[in-house]
Amino acid sequence: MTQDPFGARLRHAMDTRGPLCVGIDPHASLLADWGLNDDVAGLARFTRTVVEALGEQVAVFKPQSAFFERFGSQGLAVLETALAEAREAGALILMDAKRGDIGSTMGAYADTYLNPRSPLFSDAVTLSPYLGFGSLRPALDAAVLNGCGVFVLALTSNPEGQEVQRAVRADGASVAAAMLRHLAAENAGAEPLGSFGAVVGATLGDLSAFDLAVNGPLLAPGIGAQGATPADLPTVFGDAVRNVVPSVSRGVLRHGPDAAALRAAAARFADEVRTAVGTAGA
Ligand SMILES: O=c1ccn([C@@H]2O[C@H](COP(=O)(O)O)[C@@H](O)[C@H]2O)c(=O)[nH]1
Repeated sequence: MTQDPFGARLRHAMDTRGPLCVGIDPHASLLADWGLNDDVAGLARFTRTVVEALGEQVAVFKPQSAFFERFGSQGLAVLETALAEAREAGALILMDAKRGDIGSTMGAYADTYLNPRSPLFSDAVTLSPYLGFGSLRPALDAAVLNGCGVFVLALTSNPEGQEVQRAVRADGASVAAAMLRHLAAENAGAEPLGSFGAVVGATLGDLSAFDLAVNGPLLAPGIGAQGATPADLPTVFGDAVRNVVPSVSRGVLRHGPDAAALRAAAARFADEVRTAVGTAGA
C-alpha cells in the first residue's frame, strides 16, 4: 500500500503532536547513568524505555544509527525492534545515518532505509551531500516512490561544519546555499510540505544570509546538550520557523530511566517550542 508523501505525514504529525523530535542516542555514559550495562541488553532496555515512554507523545523519533551499529548485528536487531514499536505507537522515524556515497552505492542505502521490504525501513533518513547533491538521486527517487523523506546536511550544528558548508563555490554561492537551492527545487509545488528537508543546526545564530524557504522541513539539532534552546529558533530560522522540527537527544534522555520524567522533559521542551514558535513573527 502506498502511503501519503512524507511531507504531508510530517505536517500532520507536527500539527497534532507538536513538532518535537526526540533523538534516541544510547551513549555509553547514558547507559551508565541509567544503571544499565554497556551491552546489548542495556541497549535494548534503554531503547524500549524511550519508545514506550514517548512513542505516543512525540511527532518524530530520530534514532542515531551509530549507537546501535557499535554493537554489530545484535545492535541492529535492537534498532529493528525499536522501529516496529515506534511505528506501532504512531511516531514517525527519522533514521540519523548521515549516509553519503557515489550514486550506485547510494542505491543500496536507499534500499536499506527507504524500501518497505527492509528491516530498517524508516519514514526518512539523513544523508550527506558532500559527494555532490546529484549522488543522492537514488535515495530521492526511492523516497518519492515509497512516501518517505530525506534530510540533507546543509548547515550542521557543529562549528567544524562551517569550513565545508560555508565554502564559496565558483558561482559565488556557498555550498550550504547551493544545497538549500537543490532542496527547494525538489520540493517545488509540494503541499502542504515537501518531503525533502535540510539539517540546519539550532546552534548557529542568525541565518538570514541563507534562504531557508525550501518548502520542506528543517531539522534543527543542537537543542539541549549542545547549548541551543527553543527560544533561539525564531532568531535562527526567521520566517521558516513554522517548518522547523526541533530535535533534542541528551536533553531529554538524561532524565531517564523514569518514564514519567522522560515524558515531563519532552513536554517541557515541547512547551518551550510552542511558546517560542507560536509568537514568532506575531
Ligand atoms: O548537525 C547535526 C546533525 C545531526 N546531529 C545529531 O543530532 C543528535 C544531537 O544530540 P544531542 O544529544 O541533542 O546533542 C546526535 O545524534 C547528532 O549526531 C547533530 O547534533 N547535529
